[in-house]
Amino acid sequence: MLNIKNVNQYYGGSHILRDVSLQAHTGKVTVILGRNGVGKTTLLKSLMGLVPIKTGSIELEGKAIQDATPYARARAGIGFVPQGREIFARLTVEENLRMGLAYKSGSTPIPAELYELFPVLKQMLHRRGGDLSGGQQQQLAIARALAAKPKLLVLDEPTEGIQPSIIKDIGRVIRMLADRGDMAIVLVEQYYDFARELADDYVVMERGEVVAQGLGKDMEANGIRKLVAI
Ligand SMILES: Nc1ncnc2c1ncn2[C@@H]1O[C@H](COP(=O)(O)OP(=O)(O)OP(=O)(O)O)[C@@H](O)[C@H]1O
Repeated sequence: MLNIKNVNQYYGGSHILRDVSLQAHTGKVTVILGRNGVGKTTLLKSLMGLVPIKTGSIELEGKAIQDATPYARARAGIGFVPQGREIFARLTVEENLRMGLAYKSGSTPIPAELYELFPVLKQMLHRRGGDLSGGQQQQLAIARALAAKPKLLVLDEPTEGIQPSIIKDIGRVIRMLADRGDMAIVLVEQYYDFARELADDYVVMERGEVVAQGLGKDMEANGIRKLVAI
């Protein structure tokens, strides 16, 4: 579904991503693990077209998208939940959700399903995004990314700074979305137990390179916890 091949990326003279290759499949959660600063966020930004790559290719359903604008990638079916959530603090919950539909026609309704996934958003529809708790903002960021019904959902550390009960809710939603079978999920995560629980496939990065990958069920046996322990 998603095929990233030999991607190299630089910030100025610093070589940040080194020949990174990975795949993600519909109906599966692919977890990308790694310590701080190994290039996980840069990889996601490269996938979204927010930073340019120097060499390599990114294919979505067999189509090369590495030269497309972020806008075109969203249209092609990628939903992005950025690190730090990036909620519009002065807009209401409803307006934030509408931003997820910005490239569709003005009359496209917000899918009712989002309120089933995250009931708290329905209660808070007219509150400003900035007034929500961190966990609620994270749920809003995920719902915003889902509003346009993506084929690939990309999440950058959704558990960062979130209380355990909401982490559980978010984990349940991610599992359910993958199991539905119409979406691939790429999850960047530093919280090993959460990653292990959700991973169908895993990829470990170190210093801009992929150093290990395999099936989620083998993570423990393959000693991945040690590789990513902070
Ligand atoms: N805009 C930038 N300009 C220059 N260097 C950058 C920039 N953004 C990130 N870097 C550097 O690139 C490297 C990879 O950063 P990146 O944020 O992708 O790592 P990460 O694995 O996502 O870490 P974290 O978990 O802390 O977000 C780091 O050494 C970082 O300092």
